Amino acid sequence: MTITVAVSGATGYAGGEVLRLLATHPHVEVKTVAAHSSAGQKLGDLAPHLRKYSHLTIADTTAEALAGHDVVFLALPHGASAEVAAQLPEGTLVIDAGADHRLDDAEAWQKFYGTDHAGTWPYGLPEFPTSAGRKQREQLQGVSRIAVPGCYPTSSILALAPGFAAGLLEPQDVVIVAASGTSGAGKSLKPHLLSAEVMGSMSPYGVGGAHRHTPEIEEKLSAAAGERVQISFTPTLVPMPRGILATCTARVKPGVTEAQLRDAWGRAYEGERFVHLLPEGQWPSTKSVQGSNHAEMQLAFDAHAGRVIVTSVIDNLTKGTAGGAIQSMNIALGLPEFEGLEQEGLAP
Ligand SMILES: NC(=O)C1=CN([C@@H]2O[C@H](COP(=O)(O)OP(=O)(O)OC[C@H]3O[C@@H](n4cnc5c(N)ncnc54)[C@H](OP(=O)(O)O)[C@@H]3O)[C@@H](O)[C@H]2O)C=CC1
Ligand SMILES: CC(=O)N[C@@H](CCC(=O)OP(=O)(O)O)C(=O)O
Repeated sequence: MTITVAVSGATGYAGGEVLRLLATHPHVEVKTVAAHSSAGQKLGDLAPHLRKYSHLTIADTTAEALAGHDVVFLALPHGASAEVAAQLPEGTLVIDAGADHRLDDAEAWQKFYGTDHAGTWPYGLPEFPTSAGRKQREQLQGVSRIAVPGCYPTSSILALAPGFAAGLLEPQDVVIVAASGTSGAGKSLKPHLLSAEVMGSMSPYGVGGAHRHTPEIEEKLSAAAGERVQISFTPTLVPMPRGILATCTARVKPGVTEAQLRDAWGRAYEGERFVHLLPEGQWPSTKSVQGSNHAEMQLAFDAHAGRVIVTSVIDNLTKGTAGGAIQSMNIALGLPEFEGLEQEGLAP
């Protein structure tokens, strides 16, 4: 079986990562790469590491250019994907790496993105424990539209959802502080991302509930908890190209023990190929998941503060975007989940 694919946003960080992973997918043939300002150039001139696709000429992103493929990946700036996606046939599997179709709540969309809400698609986070014993992958089988989560939400939701799904955590007073590598911001020039600003330094941004991933994390954790979860989320920038380390803490319900916590997380991810609770005493680091579709986490019970602390790591471009997108594609099409995703992380 050969699945024909178009990747739009192919010259960006997320689209480039989709192509890097698809190059090893046994059932995929990439027929079209598309973007915008770089249309007309050869992909190899802009992304020389993508040797398999270097001969492809970049098309402009139009419904015509993307039509006629089994699967279309959209890795475009926020707001750019909804219009083109709406023109693609129902029979095409469309996977949006951007935010346009992630949120259920149209008001929250309007508040954080400032435009009209384009609608909600199934959320591409297969291992998300939506409630005790259920996983989001059940919602992805056979679908034709998938919204890939943001990178901070991927690491934060995976870190906390087991405790909410098992009813062990208080829904208020959840605190998430996450550090991201700079590729999370995309390839376009931004003054706060000049190397002189970033190298050898670490700084927060989007502080005070202002970051647009706040409603995304709250919505999905609320779905797992079956009640409204409120979070305080602070992102920080660290001088590395890739990776997210999210430290997530929540108050535990009265009487909850450390053994119950370990058991809930252990059961949630038991048998998962890409999401791992590390053995007790091992703490995760971003390097070991770099370039891979794995998420790793560890938890501790701080009895003094009455809180669970979960630290999780992902590669923002792999599990946090392109890997999650391809894993979701595999599920939607009935392929083995791991195809194209067998890369291990790095060491040292
Ligand atoms: N970077 C990350 O870690 C993550 C990114 N995402 C999401 O993925 C999407 C892409 O992000 P990222 O790769 O970082 O961004 P980049 O800025 O690196 O790339 C953007 C891509 O979109 C193309 N593009 C820009 N404007 C338009 C337009 N109007 N119409 C069509 N194509 C356009 C660009 O093409 P050209 O250069 O030819 O103009 C380029 O290929 C975003 O929605 C982002 O939020 C999600 C999770 C993580
Ligand atoms: C370091 C950095 O700037 N990260 C990005 C998040 C990247 C991501 O997940 O993207 P989307 O939700 O935009 O798809 C940010 O904070 O805006």
